[in-house]
Amino acid sequence: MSGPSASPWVDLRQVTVRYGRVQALDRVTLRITPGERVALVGANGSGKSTLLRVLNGLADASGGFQCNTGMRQAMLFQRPHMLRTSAQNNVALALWLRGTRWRDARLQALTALQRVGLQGIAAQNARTLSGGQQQRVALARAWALRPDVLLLDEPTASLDPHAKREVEALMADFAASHGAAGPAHPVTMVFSSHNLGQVKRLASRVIYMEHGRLVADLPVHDFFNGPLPEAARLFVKGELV
Ligand SMILES: Nc1ncnc2c1ncn2[C@@H]1O[C@H](COP(=O)(O)OP(=O)(O)OP(=O)(O)O)[C@@H](O)[C@H]1O
Repeated sequence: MSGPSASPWVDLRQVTVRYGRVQALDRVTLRITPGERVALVGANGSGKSTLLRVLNGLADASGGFQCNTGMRQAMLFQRPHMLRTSAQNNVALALWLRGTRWRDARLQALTALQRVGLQGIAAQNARTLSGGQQQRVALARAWALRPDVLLLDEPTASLDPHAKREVEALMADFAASHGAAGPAHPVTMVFSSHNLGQVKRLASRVIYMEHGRLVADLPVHDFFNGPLPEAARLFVKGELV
C-alpha cells in the first residue's frame, strides 16, 4: 500500500458539476493515491456516479483537476454493455480497439475469461448470459486491458446474492493485483456501493456523500467504528438495519 506521501493518481480541487439547475457535485476536493481502495457511499442522487464519471473523464466539471495520465483506467457500470457477439469477442474487441492484433486479442481474451472462471462459455453470445456472468465478462474485459485504476459504479447492485459474492471476490482479486506498470504498482480501485458489508470487506477508505459534497472521508476502520458526522451516522444506521 502506498503511503500518504506517494504522488497522487488524481487530485481534485473544488470540483463542481452542474446538470442544468442540479448541482451534482459541489466543490469537491479529493486526492487519491495509487493502491487505495475507495468506496463511495451515500443516498440516491448524492453524486457518487457523477464523481466516478469525473474521475473517468466523462463529466464536464469546473475546478482543478490533475490526473496522472500515465495510469490506465477502466470503468464498470451496474449493467455492463455487451455487444451482440461471443463473450470472447466482447473482450477481444476492447483489446483490438487499443491496437492489439485480432488474433492476439482473441487469445488474450480467452486468458482473461479464464481468470474470471468463464472460459467454458467463451463462445456464447454475451447478451444471453446472466447478469452475474455479464458482469464477470465486463471484469475480464477490464482485466485484459491491464488498468492501473479500476472504477466501478454499483457493480453488484442488480445481482443475486450468489452472483454478488462471485463478482465481489473478483473485485478483491483485482484490487490485490497490479497494473501494467508492474508489481510495485497495485491497482487503485474506486467503487460506489449501497452494500455496507461489501464496503467493509473491500475498501481501505470510505467517502460518504450528500448533495454532491464529501461529508466524511475516513479510513474504513474509522468510518465503521469512530464518530461520524450526524448525517453519515444516520445513513450507516439506516443501511445496516
Ligand atoms: N445526465 C444528467 N442530467 C441531469 N441530472 C443528472 C444527470 N446525471 C445525474 N444527475 C443528477 O445529479 C445528481 C447526482 O446524481 P448521481 O447519479 O451522481 O447520484 P448517485 O449518488 O450516483 O445516485 P444513485 O445512488 O441513485 O446511483 C442527482 O440529482 C441526479 O438526478
